[in-house]
Amino acid sequence: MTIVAPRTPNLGLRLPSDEGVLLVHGEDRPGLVRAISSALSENGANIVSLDQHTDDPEGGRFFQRTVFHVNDYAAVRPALEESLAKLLGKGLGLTWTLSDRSVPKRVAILASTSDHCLLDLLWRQRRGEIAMTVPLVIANHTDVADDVRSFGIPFVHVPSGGVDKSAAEARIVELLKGNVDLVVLARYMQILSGDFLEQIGVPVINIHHSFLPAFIGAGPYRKAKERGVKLIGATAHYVTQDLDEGPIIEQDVVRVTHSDTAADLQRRGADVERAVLARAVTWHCQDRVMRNGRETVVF
Ligand SMILES: Nc1nc2c(c(=O)[nH]1)N[C@@H](CN(C=O)c1ccc(C(=O)N[C@@H](CCC(=O)O)C(=O)O)cc1)CN2
Repeated sequence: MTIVAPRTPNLGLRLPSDEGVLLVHGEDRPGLVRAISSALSENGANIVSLDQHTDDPEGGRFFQRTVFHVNDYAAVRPALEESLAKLLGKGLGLTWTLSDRSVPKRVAILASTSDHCLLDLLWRQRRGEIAMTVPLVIANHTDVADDVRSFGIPFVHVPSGGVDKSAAEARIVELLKGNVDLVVLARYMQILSGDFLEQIGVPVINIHHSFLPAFIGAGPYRKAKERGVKLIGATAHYVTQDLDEGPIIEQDVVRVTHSDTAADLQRRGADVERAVLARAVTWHCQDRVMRNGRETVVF
């Protein structure tokens, strides 16, 4: 008798139609909320939700996320963009981006040998929990190839190339440039060059397996055991040239005890890594995260 394992129920990604997200940031001053609201309403857009933050009421930086509904958004969008460019860009010197909530983000995932964070993201995507598509997975080892392909997702093996990583990075840029909106490092264990980050041209999110700023770099669970910590954690952050120093998006921790070995820490930490990375990627794909220097604003 053939037992067919039930597929993971696909909750179905429900992406709202005719809804957009407007992200605005810049030098704070009175009247910005009104100006943004006017620009939207003058183009027939109805505000669904609005979150705003100023990092210094006496003259800091202004951040706002506005979700709006407008009939036939695709047709209205060019005029709305022209209006926003005139008012927000030229007029007020603000930086803004407009997105369409019906269009999932294209997310490439890079991995090495660990599968827990990678497969967790693929599983959540298949269930419709994250507003993203995954056009391909790239890894510098082949351990995860079969699992990735079982999701119907292309897998490309790009060996790291040892000391000179430039050829490997060039291959990854060739595969990704212009084809993705976000790159996620799901325990990808290669340090990326500044040139790569510049060429790829989209945000890169990494999951570091420690509660940063503790234990930057390789082997954080070994370092944590040696230090005798009572908490271990995971940190999802945007990737910059400076290793594990990028703006933090999400973190979490779990208690450990003297009886936990380094292997126990790694096993228990894996659950935290998966949850933290999933939240960070979900929020980024919902356009909830804005960078403010070395930190992030998460609406
Ligand atoms: N430019 C950046 N690249 C990467 C970052 C980052 O923040 N900025 N995060 C790392 C992920 N990471 C920890 O989370 C990490 C990965 C790899 C290493 C490391 O020492 N790698 C060695 C090779 C190790 C191996 O081959 O197994 C190396 O690259 O020489 C430290 C930390 C991902 N990249």
